[in-house]
Amino acid sequence: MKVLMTYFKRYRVDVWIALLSVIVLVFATLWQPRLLQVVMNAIIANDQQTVFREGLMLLGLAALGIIGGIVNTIYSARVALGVATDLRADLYAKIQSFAYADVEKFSASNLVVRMTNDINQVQQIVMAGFQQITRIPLLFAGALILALVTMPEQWWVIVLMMVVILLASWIAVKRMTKYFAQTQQNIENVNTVARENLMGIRVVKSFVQEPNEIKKFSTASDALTLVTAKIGYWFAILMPIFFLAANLAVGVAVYLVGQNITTHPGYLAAITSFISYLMQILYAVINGGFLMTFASRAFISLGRIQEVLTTEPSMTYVEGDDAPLKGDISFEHVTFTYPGDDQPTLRDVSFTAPAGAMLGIVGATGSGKTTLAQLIARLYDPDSGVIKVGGVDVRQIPEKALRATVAYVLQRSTLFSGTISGNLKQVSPDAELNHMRWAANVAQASEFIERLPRTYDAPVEERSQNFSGGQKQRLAITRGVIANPEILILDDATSALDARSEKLVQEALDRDLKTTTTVVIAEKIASIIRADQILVMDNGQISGSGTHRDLLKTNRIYQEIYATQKAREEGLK
Ligand SMILES: Nc1ncnc2c1ncn2[C@@H]1O[C@H](COP(=O)(O)OP(=O)(O)OP(=O)(O)O)[C@@H](O)[C@H]1O
Repeated sequence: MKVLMTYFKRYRVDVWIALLSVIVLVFATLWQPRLLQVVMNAIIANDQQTVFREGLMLLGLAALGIIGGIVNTIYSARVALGVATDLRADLYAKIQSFAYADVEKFSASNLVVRMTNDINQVQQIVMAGFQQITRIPLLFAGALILALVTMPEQWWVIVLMMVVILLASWIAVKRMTKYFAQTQQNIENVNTVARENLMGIRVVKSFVQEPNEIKKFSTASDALTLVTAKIGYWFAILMPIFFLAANLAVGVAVYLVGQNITTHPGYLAAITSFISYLMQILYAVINGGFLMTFASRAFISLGRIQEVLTTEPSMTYVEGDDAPLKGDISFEHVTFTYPGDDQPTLRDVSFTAPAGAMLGIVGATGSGKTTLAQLIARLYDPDSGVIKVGGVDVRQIPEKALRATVAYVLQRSTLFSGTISGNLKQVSPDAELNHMRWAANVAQASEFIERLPRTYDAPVEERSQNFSGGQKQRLAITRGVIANPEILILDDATSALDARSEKLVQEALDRDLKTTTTVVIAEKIASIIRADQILVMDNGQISGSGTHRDLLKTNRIYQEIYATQKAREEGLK
């Protein structure tokens, strides 16, 4: 709740108007039965003048109520929308400040649910809160007092109705709070399954996994349906109980009044307004109950939002000069364990690569090649040891300087929806067409880009699905080289390119990015055969390093990889 207060302060005027308009609305609502009673008494006494005068006042009061209601709704909505927008923006900014490991810890789909569904819950409760939070107690207290003033001898009818209603509410709210928490979790599960399925739709289709996927989705969806239905059952039971209690109270009151109507004719008008007040008490209690259950659900959401807002990024950067550093890399006894793992993925890794060199990394799948590259880009920090870029410990390099120094191209890089030039300008905002052409030439992408109807302004659809695997990789390499980085990491980034294109990319890199250190991670030895230095990774350690010739003589693992690949190639001939 405290977290919301800081947001409410930004909408102080709207908050006050929303709260004050409720008072007008409640006054109009409470006074109407009273006036009605006067009008009815005047009708019984055949006093036309009073009927007309009080009838007009009744109309005026109704109009006042309507205006109060409209103003309240508008200003409550303004506060709710404003708070939700600000919360969403702060949440998004916080997530942007997270280290890669923090995003992995929460999981992307979990963060999406917090930014959408949880924020929605908070928006709705703020809206309902400003409409009801002052209205319910005022209406309840006002209606109770006026009911007692109208027919004091019927006090016990009100108490009886309240006891039944509160007892039923207490039992229901206790159950429903548990189900609300489960609902959030189940929504997240449905999102995760749907997201995984849709992101990997090609795999699903090619392995004919649709029936399995449908089953997985149905299980998650059924679980969500079940808890939602349970909440629905409780509401379904609760409402008739409330109305039954109210109608019984009305019935008893009418019966008792009926006994004495001949001796007290004024009771006829009084019972009408007494019933109205009973209904207003019921309305206040029902809405109060709704607000409470709704609030318990929204507070769970608020807690989840607050958890993100109060999480400090696990990695911070020093402030300082944004200028890029030189491209030499050194690892000194680096050991690294992924968060949550108990065994290190990299163990005592040491090597140096001078600026402008080509460093190749090979090794079996899972040997730690990508992990090593991620540490150069400081996506994670090591448990022990030091990683230096341009002779400086990466932990002492300001974020912008590090990003300007190191460009990281993945095998499956994400291109953002928009245009090709938009993607390139994200890295190099001032890039002119000529510069884009240069980068695309290096990446062997210019040929296909120039053939597109809108060339560099060609659209990139969501998940870049309008490009082939090879085209995506070329675009990702173009984006990697456009800012002329001092270190370019190609993590299996040419796997979808044919051998000739891959060779042309490497020649262009040699020619056009002479001072850039290129780190090439590859399955195929052919991709790194020309490297100045090759690291052979084995189970998180460097088993050997040197040129292709050196390693062929000295490193058993390298010899095996080479022999296997050569045999495969010869088998293909
Ligand atoms: N985010 C992560 N959290 C926990 N463990 C991870 C994570 N990423 C990778 N690993 C584990 O670390 C080990 C090394 O993975 P890494 O991706 O560095 O290997 P690799 O040599 O690049 O493999 P490949 O050639 O298949 O891409 C693997 O056992 C992998 O399961």
